[in-house]
This record gives sequence, C-alpha cells and structure tokens, in this order.
Amino acid sequence: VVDDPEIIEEWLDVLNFTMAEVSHYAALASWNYVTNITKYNTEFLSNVSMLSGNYGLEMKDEARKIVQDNLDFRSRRMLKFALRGGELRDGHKRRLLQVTTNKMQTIYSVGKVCPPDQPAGSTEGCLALEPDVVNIMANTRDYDELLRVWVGWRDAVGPKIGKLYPTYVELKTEAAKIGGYESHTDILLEKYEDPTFEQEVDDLWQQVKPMYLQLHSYVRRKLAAQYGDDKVDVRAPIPAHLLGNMWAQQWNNIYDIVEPFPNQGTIDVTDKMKEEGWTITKMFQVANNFFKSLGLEEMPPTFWSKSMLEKPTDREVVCHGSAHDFSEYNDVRIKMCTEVNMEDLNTVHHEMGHCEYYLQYNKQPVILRGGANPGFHEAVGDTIALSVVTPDYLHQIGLLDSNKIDKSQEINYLMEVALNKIAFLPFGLLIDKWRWQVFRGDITPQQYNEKWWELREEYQGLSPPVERTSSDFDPGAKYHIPSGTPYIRYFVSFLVQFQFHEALCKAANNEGPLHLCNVYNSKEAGAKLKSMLEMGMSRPWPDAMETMTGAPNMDTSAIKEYFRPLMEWLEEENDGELIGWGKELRIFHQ
Ligand SMILES: CC(=O)N[C@@H](CC(=O)O)C(=O)NC[C@H](CC1(C(=O)N[C@@H](Cc2ccc(O)cc2)C(=O)O)CCCC1)C(=O)O
Ligand SMILES: [Zn+2]
Repeated sequence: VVDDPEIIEEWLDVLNFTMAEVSHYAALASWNYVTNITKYNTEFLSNVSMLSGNYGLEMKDEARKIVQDNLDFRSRRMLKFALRGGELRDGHKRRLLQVTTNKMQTIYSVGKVCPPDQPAGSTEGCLALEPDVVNIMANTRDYDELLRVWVGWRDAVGPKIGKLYPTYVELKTEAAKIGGYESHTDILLEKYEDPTFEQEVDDLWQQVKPMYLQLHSYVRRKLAAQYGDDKVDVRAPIPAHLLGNMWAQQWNNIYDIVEPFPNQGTIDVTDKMKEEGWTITKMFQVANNFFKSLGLEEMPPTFWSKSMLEKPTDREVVCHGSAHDFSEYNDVRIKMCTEVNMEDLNTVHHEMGHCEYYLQYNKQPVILRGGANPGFHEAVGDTIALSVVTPDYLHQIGLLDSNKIDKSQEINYLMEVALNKIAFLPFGLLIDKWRWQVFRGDITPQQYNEKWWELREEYQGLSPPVERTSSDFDPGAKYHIPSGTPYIRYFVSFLVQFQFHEALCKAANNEGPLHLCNVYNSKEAGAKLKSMLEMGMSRPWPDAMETMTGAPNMDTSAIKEYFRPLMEWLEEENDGELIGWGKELRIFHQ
C-alpha cells in the first residue's frame, strides 16, 4: 500500500510517460492495419494490442495499491481513469477477443455486394460499400435496385458477423465482471460520469421527438408520391431502403424528392464543387483554413504527409472515415476515402474537429486526454460545419453565387440541414439502446434481430422492406457494431453541437438568426472554443459545458431555436395529415 504523496506523484509521472509511449505504438499498429489490411498488419496489431493490454493490467494492479485520500483533485481523477475498464486476465481469452473483434471488422471492411446469380467464389462485378454501394443508395430512385443493394449488403456481412457476436458479448461481459462491473454496459455509461444519464437521454429525446415526427410525416408523404402508395403507406412506418442512406440514419440524399420549394437552389453544392474543379486536397485545406481563421491550431506538416485522404487503388483499407491521435510529436492524421461532394465536405470538418481537439488538449497528461465526454469529441467538427453550410460562408468560398436567400430558399436550406440532423436523432439513440440491452443480457442472440427491428420501428418509424429472420444480423451491417465503437456519443453530439454553435455565435456577436450564423474569422468564438477544448477530460463534462455555454447541462432549446422556422412551415404542411405510426398514428392539427 502506498500513501506517500511524493511517491504517488512520481508514479503518476511515470504512468503518464509510459502511457504516451504505449498509446503511440498502439496507434501506429492500428494505423498500419486500417490503411493496409494485410495478414502481417493484422498479426502485428493483434500482438501490440496484447502488449498494451498487459501493460494496462500491470498499471491497474499498481494503481490499486495507492491510497487516494490526501491527493489533490487532479491526481485522484487520473487514478480514477487508471482504475477504469474491464480486464481479462486469461491470455487465451484476451487473444480470442482480439481475433473475434478483428474478424468482424475485416468481414465488414472487405464485404461486397455482388450481382444476382453471381458464380460462387468470383468477385467479378461485385461492389464495395464505400463508395459504390453508398452511392447507389444515395442516387438511384429505382425501388427494386435499392432493395437489391439493401438486402445484398446485409446478406454479405450480417450472418457472418452474427455468428461471432455472441462470443464477443460473452468475452466483453467476462472482462467487465472481472473489472468489478455488473456488465459491459456500465463501462460504456461510465464515460458520462452521470448516474441518471440514461434517463437524461430519454428525456432529451422526448423533447425533440415532436420535431422528428413532423419531418417523418412530411417525408413519408413525399416518398408515397414518388414511389406510389402501394410501396409507401402513409399510415405505416417507412420502408427502410428509401431514405438515401444504407441505414436511413440521415436523409440528405433524398432532398430532391422532398424539396419544399422546387428550383429555388439549395446549399447542396456538390455540383458546384465539381464545376469549380474542387480537389480532395482543397476540401481539407478549406477546413484547415476555417480552424486557422478562429485562431485555433492548424494541421501540422505531418498531417499532410502522413494522412490517407483518398481511397488507395493498390490495397484493401478500412474506408470508414477516422481521425487518429498518436499522442506524441503533434502527430495527428485522418484516414478517409474522400469523394468531392457536399456530404464529404461535412465529414472532412467532422474528422478535422477530432484532430483539433487532439492538438488542443495535448498539454494535458495522457490519461486526461480525451473529450470532456465522447459526445463533445463528436461535436467539435460538426459545430464548425454548422457555420460552413450557411449561405454566407458557402458564398465566401465560391460555392454559392449569392449569400442572400429569400423565405422559400431559407426553408429549403433548413430542410437540407434537418434531413442531416433531425433525421439522425432517433438513430443516434437506438444503436446503443440495443447494445446496452445486449450487454445486460436482456436481449439474447436468438432475439438480436427482432429486437433490433422493434427499436428501428419504435424510434425511427421504419420497417424492413422484406421479411427479416433470426438468421439475419442487421445490426452487423452498421460499422459501429462489428468495430465495437460506441454510438450514444453521436446522439449527445447532435444536441450539444447546437448549444456550442449558439455559444460561438454569441461570442462572435452574431446578430441574425442562429441558423444563418457563420463564425468564420471570429477570434472571440475561437477563444471560447479553445477554452473548452484544452480542458480535455481534466474536469467533469458539466464544467466544460459551463465554460462553453454558461450553464452545465445538455439542453434542447438551441436545436429547437435553430429549426423553429422549418417546424412552423412543417406544421402548416402537415395540418390535417397523418403523423406517427403504430399505436401513435393520428391526424395532426396545428
Ligand atoms: C481512432 C478512432 O476511432 N477515432 C475516432 C475519433 C475519436 O474518437 O477520436 C474516429 O475517427 N471514429 C470514426 C467516426 C467516423 C464517422 C462516423 O462513424 N460517424 C457516424 C455518425 C455521424 C454521421 C455523420 C456526422 O456528420 C457525424 C456523425 C456514422 O457514420 O454513423 C464517419 C463519418 C463521420 C464520422 C468518427 O469520426 O466519429
Ligand atoms: Zn467523430
């Protein structure tokens, strides 16, 4: 037992130094795998993960001996984080967990959708998820073609991942119990340092659900008009393959079907980007320039020399975008199979937001480097992107001819953003609703798929376009399930990013409405953001929220204020029309 403050401070210094080293090598091994999926890189990643796991276990055993009573807040916080997480002591089980996770991730990353009656074993004419299948889901308006790739993708990766998932759940559960937790769900929730967190997200959802129902009712009617009411029944959930996205998580790709005021121009500047000859590099330079304009850190030289900004042609990679912190030498990178379009311009800002956060908290000890909570990490880039998509800024970077919009163009603009942000909210909630129940043992492997679709109907008002059975594993068709990446962070982000946007607009002395506010070039806004980013996770997240907004809690008033003009318009449109589905189906009256 150690209670000498001198020795404990020394121990924490050594912890910080060794953690930086171990994190650096773990990040490198992961980077090599995701940017070049080979047998060697797979093995190497597995070995480095085992080594960093061993280090983690040793460090926890030592940390348990330390008496925390007379330590200062910061040291106690560092020790709290050092003692967190599950632990598998048995080397074989740790290896099995590693291999199982890697297999699921690889199945997903190399999965392909093949043409009908494809000869077994040949990949001739087969399509990868990104960008081919994603582009079909975004652009085709052929009901049956959409159905073919929607089912094809789930058939290609679902059952294979579904076979491995129970083993994954068992091992994560064992690791949690050895770590002293009831279930792995408690480890996932622990990051929010908030005993009522599950209740809070349910309350927040109830506050924004009316906005979602308005959007859902309007979009369902437009899809019925597009595909015929034999395909889309305005009294029922929407078939899940018609929303322009493989998971129906965001609906911006069907903007043309739902456009409130046709031919008034929109902020979807994809065509203009192509006309203007925008390159992938330019997209990243423009994003970098926005952060610089706020007085924040620019991406360092190694970002440009070591990132992977487009899909390579000579090797298999994990195309799902990601940002990487190498914990040393200011080495931050993005891996992305970027395409020149509006959606990817958003994602570029999202990923660079992660890198900016890495750069801003790198003065903190390694164990205190992280988002104030994971939702904050997801909100940084998206908050900046809320300024980027304004007519004012798009005009400034030459993607819109004028920065003036009239009333109908304003509604079009808000619809475009709502298809990205409002549509996402129930999806951001249901992924971990499903996972929390699975890790608590409330959903058994036999029930995986039926409970998934119950949640998809309950929260999103979607239904599968064809019969699903328990031999399907549709959760596995979404990246974050095989990769084990938590998801409630995105639900949190899609609410707090509007609080952050409001705070930055206030700091920038913005006069106009929140939805047209652009903080580009505002050093005051940058200083406000920086003051929160540099905290990392050195303080509980309400303190970081208070630094940004003046109040410590998550709050839906900002997102409601942002979309108020659109909601008024939608309530007009939906007056007397059917809204909701199942037991909640009713006629809406203003
Ligand atoms: C080493 C490592 O893993 N690093 C972490 C970052 C960190 O934790 O430091 C990381 O890079 N995670 C990858 C993940 C990628 C994306 C994602 O998965 N997005 C969600 C939801 C969504 C969709 C639209 C949107 O505008 C915002 C969110 C989805 O696509 O469903 C793909 C596109 C955008 C973000 C990410 O960047 O969050
Ligand atoms: Zn992210």
